[in-house]
Amino acid sequence: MASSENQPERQVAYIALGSNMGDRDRLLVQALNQLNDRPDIDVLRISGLYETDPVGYTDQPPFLNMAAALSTSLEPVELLRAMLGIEAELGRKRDIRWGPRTIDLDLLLYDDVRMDVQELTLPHPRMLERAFVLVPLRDVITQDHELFAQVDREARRALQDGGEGIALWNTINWHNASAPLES
Ligand SMILES: Nc1ncnc2c1ncn2[C@@H]1O[C@H](COP(=O)(O)OP(=O)(O)OP(=O)(O)O)[C@@H](O)[C@H]1O
Ligand SMILES: Nc1nc2c(c(=O)[nH]1)N=C(CO)CN2
Repeated sequence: MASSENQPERQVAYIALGSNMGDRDRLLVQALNQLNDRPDIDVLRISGLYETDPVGYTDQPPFLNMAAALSTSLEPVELLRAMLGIEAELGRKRDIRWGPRTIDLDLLLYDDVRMDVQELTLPHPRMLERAFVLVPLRDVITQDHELFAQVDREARRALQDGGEGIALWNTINWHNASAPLES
């Protein structure tokens, strides 16, 4: 869709970043700079940096994790491909599932788009199970009430589907000393 000035409309997207190989904080900054250097992506806000124990495949070094809010004129799959291109440039190799990586970029949310194609599922299907995603994400969405409500709705939906999303989400909000959401 084009705006009145014929510029492509921009949407807000939220991404998670992780690194547990090499110069981790430098790699995260490089990934953010490479995103922001593109004319079709602006980095709007970034979370703090969190050092986290590995989840899933545990025999690997600790991660640095963070999250960022972007504005972009790219469609969701185009944005994912831009992210995968930056992973490749920064030396990401894919061997062990959930194994060590120089840089991992996951697309968590793209506006309120829900989609499930082979290349891309939105919202990210495992985001609500992962404190290493939700805690940094909370940093960048706390001021955004609409988005906060969107993640809350996703957590409730996950609970209905038998997941434990809302328990983790409530715990995180509790630990951050704000009122937990009603279940
Ligand atoms: N929301 C999404 N964000 C990022 N990749 C996605 C998403 N949905 C589907 N994918 C697909 O998943 C593929 C594998 O991604 P990746 O190697 O980063 O997985 P992983 O980080 O090892 O595990 P996880 O998907 O559990 O985070 C990507 O090539 C991409 O096509
Ligand atoms: N702590 C932590 N653990 C992980 C991470 C990550 O970014 N942080 N990424 C994984 C693959 O998506 C698997 N395990």
